[in-house]
Amino acid sequence: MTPIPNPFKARLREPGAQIGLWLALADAYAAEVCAGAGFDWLVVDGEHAPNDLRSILAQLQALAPYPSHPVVRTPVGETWMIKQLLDIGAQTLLVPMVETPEQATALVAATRYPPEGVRGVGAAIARASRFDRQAGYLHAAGSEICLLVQIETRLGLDNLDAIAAIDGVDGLFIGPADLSASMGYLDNPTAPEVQSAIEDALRRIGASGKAAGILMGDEALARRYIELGARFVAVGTDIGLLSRNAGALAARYGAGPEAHGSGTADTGARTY
Ligand SMILES: O=C(O)C(=O)C[C@H](O)[C@@H](O)CO
Repeated sequence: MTPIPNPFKARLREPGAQIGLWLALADAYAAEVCAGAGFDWLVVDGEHAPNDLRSILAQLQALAPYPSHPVVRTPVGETWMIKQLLDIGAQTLLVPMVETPEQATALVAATRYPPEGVRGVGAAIARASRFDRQAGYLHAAGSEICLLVQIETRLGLDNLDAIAAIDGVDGLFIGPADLSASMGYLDNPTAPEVQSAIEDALRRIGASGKAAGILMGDEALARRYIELGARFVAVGTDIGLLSRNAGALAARYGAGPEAHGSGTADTGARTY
């Protein structure tokens, strides 16, 4: 029985890339605007955006009528956070800073009810089960949960093959910003050494049979990763779109942060 199907998880097993957008504005109204744009998936970012459980819930509710699938990024990979996010109806989780197979195994356990895992049983009062109106939820929920783990440190890269081999890990996502920092190239994710590590990681993930994902706002690089077999690729962020477009409009009229002495445009290598 499939209580509430997860189309994103199903599509990860099919050929082709799913194209996503990062939501960091932490706002349901803005999330709904982005949902209307037609991306395959949208990340509700609980790690670096000013979200809490209620703001994430509001965004899940705003996105519900749209085909764009919500992927919720946890602040860290804690069992109790995962329980709360699953109960409010997140089906696809992205967990940052996963470095060992032991950590990945514990994350899988957090997403499954006993005896397979350790997820607490509260579905009777949860949105996930449509407030107990979804027959069979407890027995079938696990198979529709999609667990994506972020590989973004040297240690994570070293353990990539072992992490990919864990049952219940559906996808491995490369974080270029953190990976470049971990490799000694802070703010330089386009450094050749970092790019070569990313390409190698994408190939290894593909060979493992799991789905590879990444965030990359540089279009040429994003297309290169898709060519290499990346299956879920976020190609920008809501903040980046708003900030760049607002800046460009202001600049066309001679305005902008420099004119007011309130900052300068960042000219660093941008990957989002
Ligand atoms: O390391 C990365 O890259 C990511 O994990 C994504 C970033 O956190 C994203 O928010 C842009 O900085």
